[in-house]
This record gives sequence, structure tokens and C-alpha cells, in this order.
Amino acid sequence: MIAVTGAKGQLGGELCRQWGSEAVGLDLPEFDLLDFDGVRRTLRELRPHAIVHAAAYTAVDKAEEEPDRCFAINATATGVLAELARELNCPLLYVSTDYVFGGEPFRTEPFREEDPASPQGVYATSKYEGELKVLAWEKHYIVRTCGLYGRLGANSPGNFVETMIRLGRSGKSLRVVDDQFCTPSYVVHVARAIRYLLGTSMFGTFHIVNDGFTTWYRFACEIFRLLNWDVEISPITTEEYGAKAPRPRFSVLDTSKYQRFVDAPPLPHWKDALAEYLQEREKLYPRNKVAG
Ligand SMILES: NC(=O)C1=CN([C@@H]2O[C@H](COP(=O)(O)OP(=O)(O)OC[C@H]3O[C@@H](n4cnc5c(N)ncnc54)[C@H](OP(=O)(O)O)[C@@H]3O)[C@@H](O)[C@H]2O)C=CC1
Ligand SMILES: Cc1cn([C@H]2C[C@H](O)[C@@H](COP(=O)(O)OP(=O)(O)O[C@H]3O[C@@H](C)C(=O)[C@@H](O)[C@H]3O)O2)c(=O)[nH]c1=O
Repeated sequence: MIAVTGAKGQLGGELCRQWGSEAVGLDLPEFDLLDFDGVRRTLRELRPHAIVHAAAYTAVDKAEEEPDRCFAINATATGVLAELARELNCPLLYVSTDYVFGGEPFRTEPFREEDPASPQGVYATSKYEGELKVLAWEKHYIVRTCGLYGRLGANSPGNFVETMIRLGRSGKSLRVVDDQFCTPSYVVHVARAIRYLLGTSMFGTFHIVNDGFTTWYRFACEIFRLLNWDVEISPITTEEYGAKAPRPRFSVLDTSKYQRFVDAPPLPHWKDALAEYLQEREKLYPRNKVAG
């Protein structure tokens, strides 16, 4: 049995759906990462064969206002899980982020797993600290991914695609940053790749994102092109958008290590992944059926 934290979130939820009865999903309110004794009790009782740690404090801007809470959830609690994984002698898979590569704005080459991290801002730094905690247990996987979208969990705060659809419907003109390069990725594909990875004993760090890269502006344009909606949308700079937290200008991840070591189908291109999600979405949310 695999214990999945963040089971009400986007990725944890998708992993639980794909694993079915093989997984036990853990999330708030019964499972609170900040209740370290409760976390220990739950996992000692479950004695899972593996722990997949997809829960996190993911509100990137809000994290700048409550760094202690963000670090406690993303870093300290991850350390507790790493100690437990060692005690139970089970693999621990920690889901991390492209945001650990925030400090190389002029880079043009995708980041490989061994490239030095340069997290900027509270969320990114807390996730990187989580990585360092996980490294202390040899049977670990660190999976860095980016810009997740897919079916929203019960408590999910939303994702970029759903935000664009909501804003697009409102009829207002949109402004989206065109100077942050990354690879937004579909949770169904990322969850599938994580399942393949856990089936190996190839411990270590892996980058798992859809193929290719884009900017958020171009990604938004593709959403509306696929929906066939006529939305007024303008490219802007990061400074013009003026978010609280810093975001990487370039955080494209090189997935060749995953593709080389794991016998799995290649990750689809981000445009195909987006088209697949938008089609799937029509079945998921029929009342909101894309009508323009
Ligand atoms: N979303 C993205 O674009 C990306 C995410 N990641 C990483 O991938 C992982 C999954 O992300 P995603 O599924 O989108 O995240 P979500 O925000 O959808 O889900 C995270 C889950 O963790 C739960 N959680 C938060 N705090 C606690 C706590 N104290 N105790 C127990 N559970 C808690 C949340 O509950 P609640 O909502 O009630 O707070 C939520 O159900 C995370 O580790 C994230 O850092 C990496 C790259 C991109
Ligand atoms: C809604 C909106 C966002 N943006 C910008 C803000 C930001 O730079 C970019 C993406 O917006 P988001 O709010 O989805 O960004 P963000 O929450 O930072 O997304 C991230 O989530 C965390 C958890 C991760 O780990 C990352 O991989 C990353 O994908 O688009 C606009 O320019 N215009 C808009 O109207």
C-alpha cells in the first residue's frame, strides 16, 4: 500500500485515482502535517510500502506573508516524513518544483537534475529545504515538476488553466506575463510518470514535465485557441504584473534522465497535453461546457 499525502490536491488526488485501492490518501483535516506526532502515529499504523509526499503549502504569493507556516509545512514536516520513511524502511517520493531554479534569468538551456538550485522567495526556498531533508534518506525520489493543471481537488485553490477560463468568460481583457519560460504540465501525465518511476529502484532526483516549453502568455493564447474563444489578451512583463513573490524567468526542466532510465512512454508535448485536458474537462464539468 502506498501512502499519498495531499490526496485532496491536484496531483495527490490524481495519484489516488490512478492507484485506486493500492493507495491510502492522506490530507487535512484528519492528517495535518503540522501535527508531527499525529503524522508519526498515522504512518506507523499504516506501515506503507512507499510514501508519496504531494502535500504542500502551494500559495506562492501568500507564502511571502506567512513564511513560518510555509517552511513548517514544506520543509520541517518533510523532514519528519523522511525520518519516518527511514524508520519504516520504505521509499519516499517528494514532489518538488521548477521554482528551485529561480536565479538564472538569462539561461536558455533546460535545467538538468544536477544543476545547482537557486530558489528565490519563500515558497521556492521552503521546497528546496524540503529536498535537502529528503536527501538524508537514501531510498528517496525527488520529482521536480511545473505549472500543474488538471482536475481540481476538493480543496484545490485552482490552477492557471482554470483561472484563464474563468477570466476569459468574464469578458475582460487579460494581461499575462510573456517573460517567464517553463513547461506547464498535466497532472494525469505527471502522475502516470510518477507511478512508472516508483516501479523502479532508481532512487534520486528526476525532472518530470510535459515536453517543450512556453511562456504563460503563449500558454494562455493556446488555451483560448483550443477553446475557440475570442479573448483579448496582451503580453506583459513580470514587473508589469507585479506579483508579491519572485518567479523564475527561465525554469525549463530537462527530462532526459527520466526518459533514459525509466521504461515508460515519452511525456507528451505541452500543447497535446493541454488539448487532452480541455477535452477531458468537457466531460468533467458538463455544466460549464466550453461554449465561448
Ligand atoms: N501546483 C503546481 O503548479 C505545482 C506544484 N508542485 C508541487 O507538487 C505538489 C502537488 O501540488 P498540487 O497538487 O498542485 O497542490 P494542491 O495545492 O492542489 O494540493 C496540496 C494539498 O496539500 C494539502 N496540505 C496543505 N497543508 C497541509 C497540511 N498542513 N497538512 C496536510 N495537508 C496539507 C492541501 O490542503 P489545503 O488545500 O486544505 O491547504 C492540498 O490538499 C506540491 O508538493 C507542490 O509543491 C510543483 C510544481 C508545480
Ligand atoms: C492569473 C494571471 C497570472 N499571471 C502570471 C503570474 C505568474 O507569473 C504566472 C503563473 O501564474 P500562477 O498563479 O499559476 O503561478 P504560480 O502559482 O506561481 O504557479 C506555480 O505554482 C507553484 C505551486 C509551483 O510550484 C510552480 O511550478 C508554478 O507553476 O502567470 C499573469 O500574468 N496574468 C494573470 O492574469
